[in-house]
This record gives sequence, structure tokens and C-alpha cells, in this order.
Amino acid sequence: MGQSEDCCSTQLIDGNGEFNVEGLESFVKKTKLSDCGLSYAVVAIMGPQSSGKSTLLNHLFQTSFREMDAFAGRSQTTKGIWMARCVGIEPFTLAMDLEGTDGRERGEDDTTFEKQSALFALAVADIVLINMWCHDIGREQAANKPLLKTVFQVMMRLFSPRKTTLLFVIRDKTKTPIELLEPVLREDIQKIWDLVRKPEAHKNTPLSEFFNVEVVALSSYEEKENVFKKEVAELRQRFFHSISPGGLAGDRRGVVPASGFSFSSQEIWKVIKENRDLDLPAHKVMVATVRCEEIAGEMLRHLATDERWLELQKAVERGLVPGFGRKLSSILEKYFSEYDAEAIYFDEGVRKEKRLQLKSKALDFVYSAYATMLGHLRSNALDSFKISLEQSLSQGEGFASAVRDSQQSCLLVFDKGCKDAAVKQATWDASKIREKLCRDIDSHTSSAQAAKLSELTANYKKRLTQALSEPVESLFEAGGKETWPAIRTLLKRETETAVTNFLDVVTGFELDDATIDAMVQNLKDYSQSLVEKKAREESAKILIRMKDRFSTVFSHDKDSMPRVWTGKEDIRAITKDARAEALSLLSVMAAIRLDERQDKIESTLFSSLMDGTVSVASSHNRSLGTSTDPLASSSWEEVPPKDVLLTPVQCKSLWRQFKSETEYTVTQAISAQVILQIYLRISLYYLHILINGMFSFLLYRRLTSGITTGFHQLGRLC
Ligand SMILES: Nc1nc2c(ncn2[C@@H]2O[C@H](COP(=O)(O)OP(=O)(O)OP(=O)(O)O)[C@@H](O)[C@H]2O)c(=O)[nH]1
Repeated sequence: MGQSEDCCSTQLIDGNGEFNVEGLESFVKKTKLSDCGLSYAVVAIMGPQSSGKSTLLNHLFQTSFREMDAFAGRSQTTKGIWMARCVGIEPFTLAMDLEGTDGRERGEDDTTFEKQSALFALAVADIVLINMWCHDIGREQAANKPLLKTVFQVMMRLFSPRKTTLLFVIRDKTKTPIELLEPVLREDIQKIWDLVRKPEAHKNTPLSEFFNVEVVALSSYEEKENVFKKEVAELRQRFFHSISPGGLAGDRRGVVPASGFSFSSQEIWKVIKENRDLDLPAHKVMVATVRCEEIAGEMLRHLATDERWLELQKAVERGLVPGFGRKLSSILEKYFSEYDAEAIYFDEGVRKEKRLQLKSKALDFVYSAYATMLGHLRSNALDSFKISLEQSLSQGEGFASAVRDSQQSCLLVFDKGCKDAAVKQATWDASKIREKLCRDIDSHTSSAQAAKLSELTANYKKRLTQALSEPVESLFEAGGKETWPAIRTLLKRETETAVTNFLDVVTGFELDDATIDAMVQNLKDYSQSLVEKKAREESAKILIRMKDRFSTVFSHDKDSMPRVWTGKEDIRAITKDARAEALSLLSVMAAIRLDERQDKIESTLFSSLMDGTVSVASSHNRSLGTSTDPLASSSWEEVPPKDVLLTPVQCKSLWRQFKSETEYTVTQAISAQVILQIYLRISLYYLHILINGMFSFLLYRRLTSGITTGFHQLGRLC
């Protein structure tokens, strides 16, 4: 067989039953069969060997199937199954030339190539030409009878008949008109149909249910070539638009889309070779499944290398991509539409199912880019919330309302961004990311609120420190009866001022009452503890303070003028006053008196210490082994332990130390007085001598007599 450029013929199955996959693929590619969808027809020819099948096909379809050389004698020319595109026929029509079927050269069982190829033709072709000699019509031993028997038998092995058109081509027609021949032929066909063993389900099924039977008669090509050609040309017309309603194959069923033809025919041949029955509906679904998967796989591969997608993926890694959803939707749409276009003719159920799978895989594939995009939206929204909150707060807006406004505006931007990022083919839900954003906002709000409140509290504590610290210190230094009442007044006033101002500011936080109460209490506690701390500091320095107080009082007169020890001063009384002042200081610093509770610290201290009975009482009691000393205790009556600064025992010990350390001052004063006295006496003595001398000299000069008497008188005078 030769090859023409137009018909692209190829051997589909060789004489040994091997399927030529490569040849078919190349045929499909060259002829662009895959692009035809359902718009293609398959015509096969069967008939006895050397009955002019190839000759007929070549004339009918301008193909170039190998014909027997007329001078070489009749022997088998066509081996296996050949295939070619019919030239000039619309729609795309594929012609298949089958090996002759008279069983002379092959066996007779089901596995014979004759039966296998007949079954293949019935499964694949829409129109089967049955080539037969005119003289065989009505003959009992006609060569076409075994062929028809074969066709009808294998028909039963197709689960679902395809309503194939059997076009009986009567060759070498005689003068007997076709109108007379056709009924005889149809009778022959019917007889064969009736005799064929049928499965129970088809026992009474008429032949017409399975086949359209058409008959045409042609003159002999050998004897009346021109007439033959004319008749063939007329017959050729019937193959134009053969698949349209009313055409030769107008009511065909179970067509496999052209892009699945190669795979489908390979699978059909495999099943036939394995001598299995052909379940055409199941086969159709199987072909659809494989092909739709292939198409979907191809779409996914194309998507993965799509330039627009790669660009978008890179861009979203870098940051926000405006119009992300629109861009990604358009890329996806391209491949979904391509899938739809390619898979359109395959079984609808399969096609839809595979489309869903394609969609799900494609969406899974691009999801990470979407998630990245949402990540950007979330972090940008959080940043803008933080900035907006700071700005609002710096403009003096209340904390709670600033949070509300900032949150509202940032969520608005986030929602808009999500809308922009939404991919129309997906039902991806951004609510989880939104929830995360809200959690982040809440967490930032909490920490910002805590920071602001702690800053605020610290600020008010600082103010309280400034307002209380030094005044309290100076009140303690002054230490007297009015010290604690003055401190209480100061503490109350400053705390109330701070709390009032604090409440004004904290309102903006819209906190619950319990929280506000706790914060106010915290401020109050702080101011109280501040005073207590000062008191403890002062009590730790009490000895120095007492000594200072003593020395101030001791060495200054009532006009605060430095005292000069002339000898006239009553050091005992002065010492007592100075000690009383120091003891009064000790009494002030012995306990914290922030409540107005009365105590007996001062009276106890004065009665025990100022009378000078401490050491006496102690030694006395030691000797007695009992204690009646009110200061021999570690607590003050009516003073809670937390408020005790100096216990009675500590006071007693401090007093003893104070006394011993101030004793020297007193001694010094006494000494000063004594020395001054001596000095005065000595001075007087010398003055006396001087005066005596002066008088002696005058008397010596003026009184020359009575010297002895004068001496005695002077002695008495002195
Ligand atoms: N009598 C007669 N002979 C024909 C006709 N058409 C073709 N032939 C001859 O029959 C012989 C076989 O022709 P092919 O077309 O090769 O026959 P075939 O059926 O394809 O042969 P196989 O493929 O071997 O089965 C050739 O010598 C043809 O010239 C016809 O219409 N009438």
C-alpha cells in the first residue's frame, strides 16, 4: 500500500494482532484528529478476501489502501487492519480496511483474527461496509454468510449496541434491478440473524434495534470501470455529513470523543485480544476517566509553569499584591476553561468529577500564595492598628475609644483586602485569619493598656512622692506633739488630690469599677507606705536626731542664741529640758500613727525615763527576778505590731545610749562653768594684790608713820 500526503494511512493492527500505538499517535497528530471532538466518523469495510474492498475505499475516499495487482492473481493483500483519513469528506472521516474474512487462511474459533477484527470494527466504526458479490445473494453457500454470522455473533458480545449502520455493497451487480435483489438480501440477512444464538435478554430483539441496514449495488470495476466510478461518486455523497440527523450514521450511539480515540481503540483491542466481552458503556466511562485525568494533569502542569502565575507567586512573597484575587482567578480560569473545552465530549459525570478534582488540586496548589497574601493583610492591618492607636492617644483621645476607632478602621481595610484577594473559584474562608488578627489586636491592646496604666500609676506615684516625701521628712525632723496629726492631714489631702486627678484620666480606659477601685486603693496604699517608709527611715536615725535635738536645746537659750556658760545657768534644768525634747522626739518616732488612735507611748516614756528610774528599776528588778518595768516589752499597748517603729525595749536602750553619749556635753558645760569661776577668782585675787600694792605705795609715801597699824588695817580690808 502506498501513502498519500492527504490520507495519512497507517497500519493500525498488524497481521499478528499487534496494535501500532506509535503509528496511531502519529496519525492523530498529523491529521489533528484530537481537535475534532465528536465531529468525526469511522467507516470500516469487511468482506471476503480479494473482493475489491481496498479498490472501493480508494475510489470512495481517495485513500491509497493497497490493492491487489490485477495481473498477479487473487491472494490476500490486506493483512491486519489499516486506517486512513478520507480525503475531502466532511466531517473528518476515518476509513478502516480490514483483512479479508473468508476464513481460508485463519482458524474458525472466537480467537480468530476475523472475529476479533469484526468485533473491533463494530465497537469502533459508525458505518460498516459489508462487501459482497452480487451472485452470492440468495445462495446457500454464499461467501458472505459466515461473515454476517460472525458480525451478528460478536454483536452479542457488545453490552450495548451502537446502532451501527451496515451498508451492504453489492459488487458486480447484474442486470437484475436492485429493487428485486434487496428483498432477497434482507431475507438472507434476517435468516442469519434469526439463526444466531442470542443471549436471553436479546432473544426477541429485532435486528433493527442493533443495526441500520442499507443496501447499495455497484457495477463491476473491472468490466464497467466508468460506470463503477460514477456509482462510487454517487455513493461518496452519502458520506458527507454522515453523522448529521438523517445521515448514514445519524443515529449512532456511544461515540468516543476524538481526543480519546487512540486510547479507546487501544483498550478495545486489548479487551478483544483477551477474549473478553466489551462493555461499551463502561468502556466509555473508563476512556473518559483516563482522558479527563490526562487533560486535568496537563492543565496542572501548565498552571505550575504559567508565567503569570510564577510572577504573581514571586510578587506575593515580596508583599501585598493589589488585585491578587482577580489575577489568580483569571489564571485559574484559563486552565479550567481549557479543561472544559478539551473534555467537553467525554462522559458528563466523569468530566464533572474530574473537573472538581482539577479545581481542588489547582486550588491546593495556589493556596499558599493566597495564605501569604492574607498574612500580609493581617500584619499590615495590625501595624496600622498600632500606629492609629498611638496617634489617637497622642491627640488626647480616651484609650478605649481610640482602640475602638483604630480597630474598626483596620478591620475595614483588612476586610477590603480579603475581598480583593478572594479567588472566585474558591470558597476560601478568611475568617480564621481575621480571628487571629482580632486576637493580635486584643493582645496588643491589653499590653498597651497595661503599659499606659502602669505609666499613669507611676506618674501619680511620682507626684505623690514629690508631694509627701520632703514635707513628711521635715515634719519628722520637727518631731513634736503635732507631728502625726500634721502628717495625717498632709497624707489625706495629697492622696485625695492624686486620686481625683487619676480618676479623671483613667475614665478614658472604660475599666470596670472593681479594677478602678483596685487601682485607687493601690495609690492610697502607696502614699501610706511612702509615709511609713519615711517613718522607718527616720526612726533608724533617731539616736542622731535625739542628740541633735538635745544639743540644740542644751546649747541655745530660749531666744535660740548660743549659750555662754557664765556659771549662772542652771545646767541641771537645762539638761532636763533638752532631754525632755529628745525624749519627745523618741516618742514621736516610736510608732506610726496614721489612724487617730490614742496611745500612751509618750507618757510611758516620760514616766519611765525622765524620772531617771530606768537603770534603778532594771537593776532592782534583776535582783528580784521579776519585771515591773513598762519598757521591758517588745510591744506597745494599743499599737498594732505593724505600726511599731521602736519597741519599748529599743526605746529604753536608745535612751541609755543617748544619755551616755550626751553626758559629755553636760560635763563639758559644768567644767566650763567651774573653770570660769576659778578664772574669775584668780583674777580677783590678782586684782586684789594689785590694788593692795597701789595702796601700800601711796601710804608709804603719804604716811610715814604708823606703818604697822596701817598694815593691819589693810589686811582686814582685804
Ligand atoms: N470483478 C471485480 N473485480 C474487482 C472489482 N474491484 C476490484 N477488483 C479486483 O479485485 C482484485 C482485488 O482487489 P482488492 O481491492 O485488492 O481486493 P481486497 O478485497 O482489498 O483484497 P484483500 O485485501 O486481499 O482482501 C483486484 O485485482 C481488483 O482489480 C470489482 O468491482 N469487480
